Amino acid sequence: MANWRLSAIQLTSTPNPEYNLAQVALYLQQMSEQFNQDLPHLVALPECFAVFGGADGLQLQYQAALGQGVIQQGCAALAQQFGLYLLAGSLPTISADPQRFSASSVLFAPDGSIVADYQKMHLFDVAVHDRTGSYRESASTNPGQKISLATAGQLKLGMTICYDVRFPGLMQALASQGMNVLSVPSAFTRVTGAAHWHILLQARAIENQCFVLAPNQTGTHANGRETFGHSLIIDPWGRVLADAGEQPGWISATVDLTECQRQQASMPLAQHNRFNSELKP
Ligand SMILES: O=C(O)CNC(=O)[C@H](CS)NC(=O)CCC(=O)C(=O)O
Repeated sequence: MANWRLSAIQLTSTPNPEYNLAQVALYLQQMSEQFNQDLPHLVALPECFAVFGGADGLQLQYQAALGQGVIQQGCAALAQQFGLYLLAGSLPTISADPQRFSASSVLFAPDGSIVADYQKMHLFDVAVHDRTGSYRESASTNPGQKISLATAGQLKLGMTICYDVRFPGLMQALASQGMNVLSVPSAFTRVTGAAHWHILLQARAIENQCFVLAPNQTGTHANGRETFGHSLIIDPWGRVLADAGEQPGWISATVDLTECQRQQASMPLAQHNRFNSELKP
């Protein structure tokens, strides 16, 4: 089946996983009432959807091995209950460093099993002109070391997280393995989002000739942090199929994944590219 429904849930996540998971369940219920289940459905959640805006160290308290813990068990149960693929944008998993967790994006299948996982590679150690001012993600997060392309039927999902979107070499590596949907679950700041969010995501869709599914956090969180919203679904021509605006909620689009091959056939960027890692003759 080349037709899929892609959806993104936009949240103002709190430090309380039970509350956040209940919001996700509410939106999944709304979707299930709106759509008949004739298409395979991928629903993506933002970065840090289950625990966000709390005290330093809170995420570390919720870290669990892959497939374990209340957050992942909650996601598996929701995927099963609603019969869909659920991309848990990021959640804390145990890393080799006991002081730091991995920011893992985990894809759950409709039977609740895990299809694939990815650990965020590029960490947001950045000064931003906002209330928070200085972000040091590497203090709490141990960076991942490998790329991850998830396969489910015709779907080939390139898994990335938030700040990764600024490093197009990662997406090019995923595209060379056949990616047709790029996921960028995010907690993009309000300031950097207003300046760069749409442009970066549309560029990644256009240059890799794939769909982009980018759920974002939105609003003001418990610690005063402000996120940008505007979760997006973009097609391989760079057209915005859906934009969630600023309120919490969800967006959906029905897509034909073979659209990627059509774009690639008419404009063969991958063959024309002379800069993979070094200049080709
Ligand atoms: O630290 C946490 O609690 C969860 N992680 C995040 O919110 C991450 C790192 S601070 N946010 C980003 O990567 C924003 C990137 C961004 O906004 C940009 O690239 O402009």
